[in-house]
Amino acid sequence: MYLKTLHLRQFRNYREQHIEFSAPKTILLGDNAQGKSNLLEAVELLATLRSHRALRDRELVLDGEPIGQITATLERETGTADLAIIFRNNGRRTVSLNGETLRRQLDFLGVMNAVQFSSLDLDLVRGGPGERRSWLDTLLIQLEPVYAYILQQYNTVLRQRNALLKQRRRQQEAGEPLPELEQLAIWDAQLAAIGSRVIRRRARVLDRFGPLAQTWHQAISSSTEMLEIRYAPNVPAEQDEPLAVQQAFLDKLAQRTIAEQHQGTTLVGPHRDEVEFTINQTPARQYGSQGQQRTLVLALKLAELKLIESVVGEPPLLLLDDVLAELDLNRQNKLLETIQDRFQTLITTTHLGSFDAQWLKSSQILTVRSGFICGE
Ligand SMILES: Nc1ncnc2c1ncn2[C@@H]1O[C@H](COP(=O)(O)OP(=O)(O)OP(=O)(O)O)[C@@H](O)[C@H]1O
Repeated sequence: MYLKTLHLRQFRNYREQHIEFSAPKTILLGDNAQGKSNLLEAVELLATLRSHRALRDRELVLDGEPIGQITATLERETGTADLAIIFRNNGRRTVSLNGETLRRQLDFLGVMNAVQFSSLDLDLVRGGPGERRSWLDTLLIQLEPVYAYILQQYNTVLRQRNALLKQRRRQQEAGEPLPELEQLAIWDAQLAAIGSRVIRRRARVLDRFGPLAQTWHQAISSSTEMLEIRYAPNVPAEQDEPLAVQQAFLDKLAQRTIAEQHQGTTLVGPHRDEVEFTINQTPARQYGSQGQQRTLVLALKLAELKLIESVVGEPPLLLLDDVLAELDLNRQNKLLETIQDRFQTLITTTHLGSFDAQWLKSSQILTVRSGFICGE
């Protein structure tokens, strides 16, 4: 797939900017805090409706304005698609496809695919389990857009169940009589039903993803380092069978009833899952240097590209936010060999020094300065 044009209106620090992409590789050149990452974020939003940087839509809208907008034209093998997202300070979004407003955001997902790689991705190795869950969820949404809906449902039920547990704890502390457990049992059933869909999908995608990442990791590290990715669900999912996973979920909820009532929060479910990366059987977090951790993250990103390509049937875009210069030559070459001209790539950098001359020749170079972009 190929992103032909991108138009940003009152998005982040862009008031009004139109960009035409004229080569498979685009280098966005500029000093810090000029708007390079903001542009990649716009593309990430078009692909996933999620931003790995913004907590609220208010942050995405140009300061002082009520709404912001991203529009884009994407070429796919199946035809051209016009995409648009409107963000509002109050958090309400409108998405449209080919000029038609979509009732379900779900129908927007899956039109465009992108893999994002920034220095923040090192947190995949070094950070907490939440980082890895969020990474896995973003990947799943692109492979299977309905997952976005499942996840949203799960989070809604989780919030409601937590509110009920909190209320019970308050009543208990105040010495008030506690309502019957029936209401909680209804939430338990829903949590287990939806939660098991989350768990099974996460398990399945990691089954496919693991071997791909392992192969890439071996190729990049050119050594005997063996990467293993293990899904460690909070509710054990030994078999990919809906009822079995649901039952395991309910059993664990029953075991943790007292602890949950005591803490006033849900302790069981995929919101507590972990994805473990180990290299030669040692947790990657404890394994060696930043360089080795970068190799791991690069292997993950290459595996994401390949998995999305094989599932979707077209190469996704690759967004490289300030990472190329951080990779040594060997790793850079591995990445560039893979990308070639097949994966449209947007790269941000503060200087062109670290780029291969051949690369520069075949790339479109855009300069970013305070929310304005000009070609060179
Ligand atoms: N909602 C907003 N309204 C106006 N300006 C914004 C908004 N959000 C972010 N900015 C501005 O955007 C700039 C940051 O841009 P960006 O994160 O894209 O930097 P960058 O060019 O990628 O540089 P770096 O290399 O530091 O990441 C900052 O000047 C910030 O003040």
